[in-house]
Order: sequence, then C-alpha cells, then structure tokens
Amino acid sequence: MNNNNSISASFKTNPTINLDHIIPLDFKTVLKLPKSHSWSTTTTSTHVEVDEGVPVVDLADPEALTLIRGACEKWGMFQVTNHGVPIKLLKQIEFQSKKLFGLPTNQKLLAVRSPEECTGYGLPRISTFFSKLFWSEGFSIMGSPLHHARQLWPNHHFDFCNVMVEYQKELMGLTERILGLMFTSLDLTQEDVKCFSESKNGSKHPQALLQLNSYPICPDPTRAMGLAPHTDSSLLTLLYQTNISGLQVFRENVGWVLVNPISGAFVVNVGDLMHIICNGRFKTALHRALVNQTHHRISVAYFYGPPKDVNISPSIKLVDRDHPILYRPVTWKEFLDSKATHFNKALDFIRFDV
Ligand SMILES: C=C1C[C@]23C[C@H]1CC[C@H]2[C@@]12CCC[C@@](C)(C(=O)O1)[C@H]2[C@@H]3C(=O)O
Ligand SMILES: O=C(O)CCC(=O)C(=O)O
Ligand SMILES: [Fe+2]
Repeated sequence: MNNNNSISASFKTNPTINLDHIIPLDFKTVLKLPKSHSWSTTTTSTHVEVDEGVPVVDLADPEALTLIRGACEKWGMFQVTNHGVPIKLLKQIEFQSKKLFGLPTNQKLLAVRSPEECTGYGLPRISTFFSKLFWSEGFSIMGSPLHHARQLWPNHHFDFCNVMVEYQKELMGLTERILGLMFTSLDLTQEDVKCFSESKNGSKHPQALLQLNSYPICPDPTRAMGLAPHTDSSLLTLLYQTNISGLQVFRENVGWVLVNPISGAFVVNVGDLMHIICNGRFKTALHRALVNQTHHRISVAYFYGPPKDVNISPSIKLVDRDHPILYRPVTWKEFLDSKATHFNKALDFIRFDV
C-alpha cells in the first residue's frame, strides 16, 4: 500500500546497500558487547544535570501557546500532557510492540525491510552513516502493517494491525492540532502556511511514518549507542517513550540533557521542515537514545510530513531585514534524498549564504 509517496520514493532512490545496516544483532544470544557495537566512551558519555529541563505543556493550560513558542525557540522540543489520546491506546501500542520485539530473531527476520523499502523490521536508516552498529532494532509502518504482520503471525495479526492503524489515526489528529498551535504562536494563519491549506483535497494528503523502536537490555551501556544523534526529517515528530529513560536532547553550551519520561505524555520534536518554515525561529531538536543494563526499552515515534510535491519554504511573514530568508524551497522527497546523502548536514545544503 501507499507506494506513491515521498518516503517510499526516497528509499527507492537511496537503497540501503550494506545488509549489516538492516539486519540487527540477535541481541538475546550475546553476553558481551561485540566490537561491532562498541562505541568510544566519549560518544556515549552521559548527560549533564540541569535545573530546568525540557518544558512540559498541559494542552488545557491557557498559557499553552506561550509555553510552546518558548520551548520550540529554546529546545526544539517539549512534552505534552492532557492531549486527549486515550491511555488505553498507549498501553496497547506498548503491548503490541513488546509482543513483536519479543519474537525469536529468525521469526522477526521474516518481516525484514527490503533495501529499497521503508517499511518492515530492521535497523533505523541512519545506521548507514556510522561504522559502529546501534544497540537497537525497529519496525517501520505506513498505514496498514498487514503485509509484514501476516509474515510474523499468519493467523493472529488482527490485533496488531488494528492498534497500529488506530494509533496513526489518533496521532495524525493530535499532530495537526499541535502544528496549528505552533503556527498560531508565531501569528501565522492557515493561509500563511501553504503546506497546510493545500493538504485536504485529492492526492494532497499529509504523509507519515510510524516507527516502533526497541532497545534490548545491554551488557555494557557505557559503550553502546541506542540511536545516534540526529534531527528528525519531519515537520513534527510525536514520540511516546513509555516509562524507561534513554532519550536525550542536545543544548548548545550545555550538553546532553535527559528527557524525563512522564507517564502518558508525548515528546514533541520540531523537525527539520518545521525549522525551515519558521525561517530558523524554531530549533530542530538534536537528540539520541542511550540504552541500559536492566530494562528493555520501547519507544514509538510518529513522523508527520507534508503532502507530496508541496514546496516547503520559509513563511514570508517571518522574513524581514533582521531575519533574512535562510532556506530555499524543497519538497519532502528532495529533502529526504538529501538527508540520505548528507545526513546531519542536509540543512546546510539548502541554506542560502548570508
Ligand atoms: C519519515 C522519515 C523519518 C526517517 C526518515 C524517513 C523514513 C525513516 C525515518 C527514521 C525512523 C527511525 C529514526 C530515523 C532517524 C531513521 O533512521 O529512520 C528516522 C528518519 C529521520 O527522521 O530522518
Ligand atoms: O527512542 C527514543 O527515545 C528516540 C527515538 C527517535 O529519536 C526516533 O525514532 O527518531
Ligand atoms: Fe528521532
């Protein structure tokens, strides 16, 4: 399903050549961290303690707009509570994810992602940029996961599929609501933000990817990397990180800051495309995930992006003498292609010299 979209098109253009960067380790069978997964301790060195962490925004708070704007300018990240997504659905997605990652490795490999496809079981795509491998495994979904789910459970995939579809529906609604708040906080209207007003007719649908992440218990967390530092290539990402910590966000002149798990909350990441639309006003959050020795950690990331062929560019309302235009227009497909080549430097390649 859904082959005609920016995300799958970008995987077709940029297939993963080396299968070592798709097929995860059989984590359960290793007692010692292998050399292939052993990072230098300077790259995995732990977080700093800070007085004030990532802001938490109660969506029912009358001050929500101001808090969101402040958080996006300072951190490129905040957490939301009172968001209306039923706790039951969060518990269900956690349960289904654990069920999937708890399968024996040879069975999970029945649903492995093909080199030129974006969905299925395997290592996250950014793995190709690193010589050391991640201590994690993922499962990527767009819309219905039926094709891969029936390979895992020929007769018992219904609950899994229903939860995944229901979750994406809920998260699309919440993401659009939060995007609206973020734009309003900058005095931008629907008309000011083209990618929004064009999105509801015909083929002009927003596109999204659901990523289930699993970080198995690790024999030596001080040398392991769950997911290396990156910014998300989305407009916005909503992350449910369950109750086990591991997510960290980077602050200039401060260092890596732990994002405290809050029961039932979502972490909202400003993605690269949002940073472009805001002409740099909102930061794109540089973040990573570390692992631990006692708990298997699950997280669920929902990456939301614009419809196919929509050009993303800085809103002219945010361009003036003091704020020269920073980026040239790009479609999501062009940007994902650029990320597949230039990774964390992709924004520099569309930036005007100022
Ligand atoms: C819609 C997206 C978002 C992508 C690219 C494209 C499809 C695959 C996504 C992820 C999912 C896992 C983390 C990440 C960092 C990765 O390696 O693959 C994400 C990446 C990005 O945010 O760049
Ligand atoms: O597991 C986490 O907390 C982070 C996941 C993440 O950054 C991603 O999937 O892009
Ligand atoms: Fe991320």
